[in-house]
Amino acid sequence: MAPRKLAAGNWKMNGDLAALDQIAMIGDAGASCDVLICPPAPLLVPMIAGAGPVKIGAQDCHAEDAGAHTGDISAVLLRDLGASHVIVGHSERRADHAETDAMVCAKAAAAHRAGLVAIICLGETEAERDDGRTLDVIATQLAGSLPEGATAANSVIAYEPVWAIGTGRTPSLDQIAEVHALLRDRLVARLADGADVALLYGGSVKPGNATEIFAVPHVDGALVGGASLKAADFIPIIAALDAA
Ligand SMILES: O=C(CO)COP(=O)(O)O
Repeated sequence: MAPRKLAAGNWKMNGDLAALDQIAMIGDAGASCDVLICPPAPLLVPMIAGAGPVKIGAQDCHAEDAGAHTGDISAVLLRDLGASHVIVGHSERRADHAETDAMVCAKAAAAHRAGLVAIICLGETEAERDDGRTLDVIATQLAGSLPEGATAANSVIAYEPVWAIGTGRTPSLDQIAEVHALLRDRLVARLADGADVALLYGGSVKPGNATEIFAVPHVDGALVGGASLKAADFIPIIAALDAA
């Protein structure tokens, strides 16, 4: 087996009911790789209803299956609604909500219990890269964020350098290759099927740079923010992944 290719869109706190037609256009494009959109939570139900071949996922879940947690959403409910994936540990949640590796690990475990694929996000800050600590930071985040019981079927790892998100800046292809090789090594060492875990790159992926990024060894897809909001931008990225 090889990792399944995945083109994933993270809409963050963007999109509305009118954006449902973007999903239909993305579905109509007829990709052979897996295509996933993660809209804001209130859009999950109408999007799942109209998703066609596009998979729909959430941007976060709680670590517990149910309980007194006002405003939070359980992985169990997400699965019940028809979501297939949930992003955990995005750097915006690590920063805005002080999420630690241990919290991200607990959320990923909740996703697995519920039958969701957890997309576990990792990434260094610009200061960490400037200090030469990128590989240490990524290895530590992976070790702390990947729960027991993770497999290639229930887990995807997304490498998203914090300084590349929404900035139009991307690492060099060698820098992406170095981190993805480290992730692959660590996953193979830890999981029986670590060679088959899909590894996504995220951070300013656009139609213009997707082809070269997808040619990097151990890049099995992308987690796309801004360029996933419009089908006209996301469809060429999906096509680049199909062609890789
Ligand atoms: O954070 C991201 C996806 O989760 C990347 O966002 P951009 O593609 O907008 O840089």
